[in-house]
Amino acid sequence: MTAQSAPQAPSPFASHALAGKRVLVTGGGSGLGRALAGHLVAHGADVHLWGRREGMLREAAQEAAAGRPGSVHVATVDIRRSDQVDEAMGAIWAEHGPLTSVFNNAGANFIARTEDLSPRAFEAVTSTIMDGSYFTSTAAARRWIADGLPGSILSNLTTWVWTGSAFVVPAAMAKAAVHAMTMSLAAEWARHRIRVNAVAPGPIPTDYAWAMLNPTDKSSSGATQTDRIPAGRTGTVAELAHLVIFLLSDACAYLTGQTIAMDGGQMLAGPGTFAELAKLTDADWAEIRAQSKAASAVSAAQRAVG
Ligand SMILES: CCC/C=C/C(=O)SCCNC(=O)CCNC(=O)[C@H](O)C(C)(C)COP(=O)([O-])OP(=O)([O-])OC[C@H]1O[C@@H](n2cnc3c(N)ncnc32)[C@H](O)[C@@H]1OP(=O)([O-])[O-]
Ligand SMILES: NC(=O)C1=CN([C@@H]2O[C@H](COP(=O)(O)OP(=O)(O)OC[C@H]3O[C@@H](n4cnc5c(N)ncnc54)[C@H](OP(=O)(O)O)[C@@H]3O)[C@@H](O)[C@H]2O)C=CC1
Repeated sequence: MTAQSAPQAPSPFASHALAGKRVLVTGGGSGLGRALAGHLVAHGADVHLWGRREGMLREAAQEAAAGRPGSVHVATVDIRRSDQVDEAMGAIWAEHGPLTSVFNNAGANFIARTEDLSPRAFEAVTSTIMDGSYFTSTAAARRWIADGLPGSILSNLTTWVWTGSAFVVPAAMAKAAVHAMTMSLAAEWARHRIRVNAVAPGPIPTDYAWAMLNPTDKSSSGATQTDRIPAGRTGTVAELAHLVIFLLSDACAYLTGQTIAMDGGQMLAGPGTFAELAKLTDADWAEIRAQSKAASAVSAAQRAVG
């Protein structure tokens, strides 16, 4: 397959699409969360970034707030700790006012044979993704419900919530749990005007994720390579940002409980489908047709009727 170059994707949204929104991005010091923060600010939002590395958070805030000084705030929070999450959420409410939106983006993952994982390794990944998303979502929602305010929760998942994935089993399990949380809370909290959705991007290369998921020449696999993606390329941060802006905006107040894949068709071309037959030649297809027609003919000759 020919690798396509990523298109420059100008924002289809007005620069005030998120005006008045106050968005928390967990895992905002690096990778997708960090890059996304700038797009949210450019569309009018104020942004709060959480993570465990203070230096990276400060750099990320400076970068994202370049166009609108004062629009990005940071706090060091380990989202696996419900006490830290609740305290930091309280500080946002007290010092800046209520959030309008939460983006559960922090993640933990590495490739490993499942039989080699220690209980602590399993817990390091699952507690970050599952417990962290739950603690953060509920800390915001309890305050929205008490204040009678609407809110929007969005989580950053993967297509493994539908397919599972070998060699990243704790992450696949925990992301599936957050997918279940998304559907469950959407139904429970719609009456409070709280929407709960998720995105499931295909690969968008970031430094740390690739260090964890494709650390050596031999670790290259379909999950991180472009050659199994029908679109012939990986996704871009701008494309993810546009989906996130739409879902966090007031454009779709009736949209809740959904996990939306954006993967260039990668999941649908997975091993469960015949997508890889795209490599066959005309001669290969002629041979296939001849073989299958011959088998049909044998079968037909054996029929007693019809
Ligand atoms: C298509 C792309 C989709 C993208 C998905 C993503 O999410 S990409 C997102 C990518 N971004 C991130 O992942 C960002 C956050 N990631 C992190 O902070 C770290 O990478 C972390 C996940 C290891 C957690 O760190 P921590 O400080 O909380 O924990 P710790 O260091 O104390 O280790 C705990 C246990 O894990 C064990 N263990 C560790 N590595 C391996 C290994 N390779 N093999 C086996 N085991 C390993 C370690 O030995 C220990 O067990 P032990 O020996 O005590 O029984
Ligand atoms: N890149 C990709 O192709 C895809 C990524 N995703 C998802 O996107 C999200 C971001 O991934 P990406 O940007 O690539 O990877 P990064 O490793 O750059 O981002 C993960 C972030 O999570 C933060 N984090 C981890 N543990 C905690 C914790 N306990 N408390 C607070 N913050 C924490 C990390 O910061 P710190 O270590 O400082 O705490 C880091 O900033 C993940 O959920 C990932 O699963 C989904 C599909 C594809």
